[in-house]
Amino acid sequence: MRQQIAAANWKMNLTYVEGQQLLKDILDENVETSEHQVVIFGVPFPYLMTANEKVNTLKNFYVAAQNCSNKKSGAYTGEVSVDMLKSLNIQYCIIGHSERREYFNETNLEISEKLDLLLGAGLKPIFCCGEPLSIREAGTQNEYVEKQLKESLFHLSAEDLKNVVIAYEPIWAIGTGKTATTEQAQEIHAYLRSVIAKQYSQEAADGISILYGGSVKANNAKELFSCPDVDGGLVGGASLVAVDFVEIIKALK
Ligand SMILES: O=C[C@H](O)COP(=O)(O)O
Repeated sequence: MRQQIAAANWKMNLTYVEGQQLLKDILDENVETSEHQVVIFGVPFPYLMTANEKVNTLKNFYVAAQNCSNKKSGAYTGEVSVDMLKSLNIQYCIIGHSERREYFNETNLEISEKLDLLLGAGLKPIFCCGEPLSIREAGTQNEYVEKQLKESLFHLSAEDLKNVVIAYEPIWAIGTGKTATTEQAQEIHAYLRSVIAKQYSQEAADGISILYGGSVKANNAKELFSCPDVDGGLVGGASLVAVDFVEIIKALK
């Protein structure tokens, strides 16, 4: 079975003390994970090291950065490089989140550069894609996300692709309380998998984890994750509440 993943994205929330407390509250629950289940905490840069110290002794628990630079190193004030993340022993990094695409004008090309740097350094990218409401209303969401995949992902070798996690996040469902229906989620996840099968192979498509993101909550996670092509979630708001995120972890297949 491919990996089933509950990934928290704290975004720009919580002070250091609050973040520590949240992590402690979640870890204190001692949630059991099976071999194919993974839990990831996407925390702000300043919290990476201590969060990693807390989880790196636990089986199947990891920490992710929420972004990285598309430059290797140098005079890029305020940026954080992949090598810096690697030096902290961080294993995952979220890239191409719609908030970064929208507010920081990240392009598919820049995202592909980040992808290459991450994979080159042995980190696993959580690659986000997803359409805005206007595209969903026009019914062209499949073509829209396929283009995002083509322009950022499809230069990778099949071997490198094995280390990528995809997160499909319809922008209209992020932070809005409006979740894609299970039918909508399953349909587009299956489509993404078919596009990967066509570009690579059925084996590659069957092996890649595709997470759903967009108002995943404790009360809808089980239903969403039960879709055959939904391999867990990338969770924003509900990952900031310990009891809710614990329920979401328990909802993994
Ligand atoms: O990265 C997480 C997504 O943007 C979803 O956020 P949300 O669960 O608050 O809708």
